Amino acid sequence: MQRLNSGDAGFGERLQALLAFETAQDPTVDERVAAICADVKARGDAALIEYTNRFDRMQAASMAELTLGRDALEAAFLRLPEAQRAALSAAAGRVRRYHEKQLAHSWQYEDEDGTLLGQQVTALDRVGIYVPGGKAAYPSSVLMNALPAKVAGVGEIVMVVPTPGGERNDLVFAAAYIAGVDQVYTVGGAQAVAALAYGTETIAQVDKITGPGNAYVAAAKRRVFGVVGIDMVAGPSEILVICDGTTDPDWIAMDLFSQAEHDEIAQAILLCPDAAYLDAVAASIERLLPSMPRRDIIAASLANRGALVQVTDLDEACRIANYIAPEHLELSVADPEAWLPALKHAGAIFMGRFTSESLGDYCAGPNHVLPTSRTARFASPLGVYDFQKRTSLIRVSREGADRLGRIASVLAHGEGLTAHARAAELRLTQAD
Ligand SMILES: NC(=O)c1ccc[n+]([C@@H]2O[C@H](COP(=O)([O-])OP(=O)(O)OC[C@H]3O[C@@H](n4cnc5c(N)ncnc54)[C@H](O)[C@@H]3O)[C@@H](O)[C@H]2O)c1
Ligand SMILES: N[C@H](CO)Cc1c[nH]c[nH+]1
Ligand SMILES: [Zn+2]
Repeated sequence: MQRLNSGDAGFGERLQALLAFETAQDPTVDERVAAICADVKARGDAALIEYTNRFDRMQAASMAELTLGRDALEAAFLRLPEAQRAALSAAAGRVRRYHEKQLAHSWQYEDEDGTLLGQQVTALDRVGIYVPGGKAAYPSSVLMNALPAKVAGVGEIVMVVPTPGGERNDLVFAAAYIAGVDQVYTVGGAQAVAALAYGTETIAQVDKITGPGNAYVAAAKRRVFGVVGIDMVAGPSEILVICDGTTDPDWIAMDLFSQAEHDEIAQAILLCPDAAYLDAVAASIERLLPSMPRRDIIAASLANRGALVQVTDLDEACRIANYIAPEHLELSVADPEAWLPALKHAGAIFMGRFTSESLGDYCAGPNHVLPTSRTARFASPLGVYDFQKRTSLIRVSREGADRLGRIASVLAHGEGLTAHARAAELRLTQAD
C-alpha cells in the first residue's frame, strides 16, 4: 500500500497513476467482447450456451437448464434459513422505502390561451438486470437493481447472473423473488449482455440493461448502448475515507478492506492530516489482513490501488476527494455535517464514524450501484429515475395556434424551412 504526502513533489502524478490504473487494464478485452457480442447476435441461444459453458465451466445442453421462473425463485426463498429470509426482507423493505421517494409523477399546466403543456412519466416496458456472480455472488445487487425498477412500475424484469461451476446461491434467487423479478437466466459476462440487448430464441430483447460487472460486462454494455439503454458503465469498487485521526484505526482498516475485497483493482484510499494515525492504520492493516478469507484479493487491491495519504488539513482532504470523485466517500470525522458543503463529487457520502460503507452496500436504503472511475462528477446513483422516462405533451388551443404560429413562422423562414413555416401559418386564425 502506498504511503503518500500531499506536500511531496510528484504527489499529483502518483495520485493520477493510481486513478488511471483501471483504464490501463488489458486492451484486448474490447476486441474479445466485440467478437462475443457479434456471435450472440448472429447465433442466439447456441452461442450463449457455448460461451457460458466455456467461461463459467458449465455443461448446459439447452437454455431450459439456465432458466429459472418465479416458482424456482420462490423455492429458493423458502429453502433459506429464517435469519437470511428476515435479513433479506428487512433490507428489501428499507431499499424500497428509500426509492419510493424518487418516484417522479406526470404534470401539466395550461397557458393563459388554453394551450396545455406537460410531461407524461411512464415506466420502461422490459428491463434486464445484470447481477455479478464471477468472484462472488451478490444478492444485495439483485435488490438494488430490481427494486427501483419495480417501484418505477417496469412491466417485466429479467435478470442474468453467472453461476461459475454451476454453483447456485439460493440468496441470489431468493432476493430476485422478494424484489419481483420475473425470470432469471444463469448466464453472465459479455454474452449475457449481448443476449439481453439483441434477444435470442429464449431471451426476449429488453429496453434497458442495468447493473455492475467486471471489465467484460462493462465493455459489452458500452458496445450495446444505443440498441438498448444502459444505466452506466460501473468500474471496480472504490472507497475514499476522510478521517480526522480519532476513529478506531481497526474500523478504518476494515472499511478499506471492505471494498478492496471486491476486486484486485478496487480502489481504497485514506486521507488524514495526522501522520501517527496513518501509521496506526497501516499497523491495523498488517495485523488484520492475514485473518481475512479474501486476503489475496485485498492485498492485490491495496498494492495496486491503495494509498494512505497525509494531507495538510481536512479542507485539503475535501479538495482531493472532489478531484477523485469516489464511488463511496466516508467522512469519519467529529462533525460530518460541517464538511458536507465542501464535498460535491461522490456517489454516496457516509457521514460519521458509525456509518460504515458496508451498511450502504446492504441495507441502509440508498442504492449501492454508484458511479465509479471519477464519473460521479456528472453521474448519479442508480435510481427509480433510470426506469422511468418522460414524454412531452403539447395541446395547442385555437388562440395558441395563432400566437405560437407567428413566432414559429418567423423562425422557420429564418432557417429556410418553408414547410415548417407553412404548417404554422395555415393554422393562423387572424389575418394581419
Ligand atoms: N458498482 C457496484 O455496485 C458493484 C456491485 C457489485 C460488484 N461490483 C463489481 O462487479 C465486478 C464483478 O466481477 P466478477 O468478475 O466477480 O463477476 P461478473 O459477473 O461481472 O463477471 C463474470 C463473467 O465474466 C466473464 N469472463 C470472465 N473471464 C472471461 C474471459 N477471459 N473472457 C471472456 N469473459 C470472461 C464470464 O462470462 C463470467 O460469467 C467487480 O469488479 C466488483 O467490484 C460492483
Ligand atoms: N460495494 C459494492 C458497490 O461498489 C456493492 C456490494 C455488493 N455487496 C457488497 N458490496
Ligand atoms: Zn461492497
